[in-house]
Amino acid sequence: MQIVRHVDDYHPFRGGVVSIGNFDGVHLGHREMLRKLVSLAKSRGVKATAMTFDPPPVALIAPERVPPRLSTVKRKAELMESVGIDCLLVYPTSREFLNLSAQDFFEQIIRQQLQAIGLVEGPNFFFGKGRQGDVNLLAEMAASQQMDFEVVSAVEQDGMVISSSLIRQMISQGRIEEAVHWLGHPYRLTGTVETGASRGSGLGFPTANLTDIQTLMPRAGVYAGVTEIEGRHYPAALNIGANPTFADNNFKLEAHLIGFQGDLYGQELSVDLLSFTREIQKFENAAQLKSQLEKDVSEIQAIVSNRIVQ
Ligand SMILES: Cc1cc2nc3c(=O)[nH]c(=O)nc-3n(C[C@H](O)[C@H](O)[C@H](O)COP(=O)(O)O)c2cc1C
Ligand SMILES: Nc1ncnc2c1ncn2[C@@H]1O[C@H](COP(=O)(O)OP(=O)(O)O)[C@@H](O)[C@H]1O
Repeated sequence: MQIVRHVDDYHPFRGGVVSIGNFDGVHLGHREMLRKLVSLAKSRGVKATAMTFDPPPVALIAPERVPPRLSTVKRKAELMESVGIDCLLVYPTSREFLNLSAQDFFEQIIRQQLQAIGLVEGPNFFFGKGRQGDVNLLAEMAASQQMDFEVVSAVEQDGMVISSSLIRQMISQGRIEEAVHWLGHPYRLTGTVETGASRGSGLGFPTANLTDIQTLMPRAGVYAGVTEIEGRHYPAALNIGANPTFADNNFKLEAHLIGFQGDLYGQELSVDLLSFTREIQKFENAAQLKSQLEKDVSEIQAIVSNRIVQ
């Protein structure tokens, strides 16, 4: 799998099959479409490309409406690689690009730049200025060039169409188990470990504080998660939000890694969220918080080991 950020570097993948979209979260619906793309590529003996945009078009059209992302480009690429995609083309969005008519988008981008021989899209794919082109128009354009074209029907779960925006809502509300069910994989948060107030070790529960997280944060609460360090998995007891017991109102993500010992300062760390376990509370004193943390840790350990057994 290769991440390509400039069309000039795309030539090894030209003449392949392509699917275009934001693919935020690479959820079960996206993955179904990408699997179809991979099987079309295999049957034609060509490469499979997922084309996405950075920044997302909405960032230029209506910046106030840009939702926080579910996935970084790196995470998208990892998830796409697992279904067999060869190239993630991250197209640099510009005003000029967004002003292309549907006809020019097809001619200039799909035919000339990508030289695609086949396309796979979902039913609500739109292209060209003002979303003027839809899958019916694309089907006609593709047929006129003898290109393969498949529209994959929207994937449903629990009677609803799986969508990135619904998954964002679930995460914002702390409904992590539902989000994980819809994503088809854990919800991952990645950041850099920074120095905190140095209270954690004193309590007997050191916590790695993550800064510079680029994706959507869930609502405040205590969560169960899991993290991987040098090939070993550790259950993670997470506090996402403030520390009211210490009158510290900063919203932050802290992870106590159960069974880990070592220095993580300055390192990049990812945590996979599994479930919400309780609300953050203001305790009378540090001793009461500490006894609650002991309960949290055994509960979270059990949640994580159940997941691993499944
Ligand atoms: C699993 C877990 C649950 C926590 N729950 C609470 C809580 O309910 N109330 C609270 O004030 N702090 C809570 N904390 C946060 C601690 O106050 C915090 O980890 C401690 O102050 C250390 O902060 P530091 O990393 O900045 O040194 C929790 C921390 C963890 C790891
Ligand atoms: N099991 C562990 N879980 C999380 N961090 C740990 C653990 N063991 C050691 N550490 C280290 O301890 C640091 C957290 O200690 P803590 O006293 O909470 O300080 P800080 O306030 O700087 O976060 C982490 O950033 C990490 O480098």
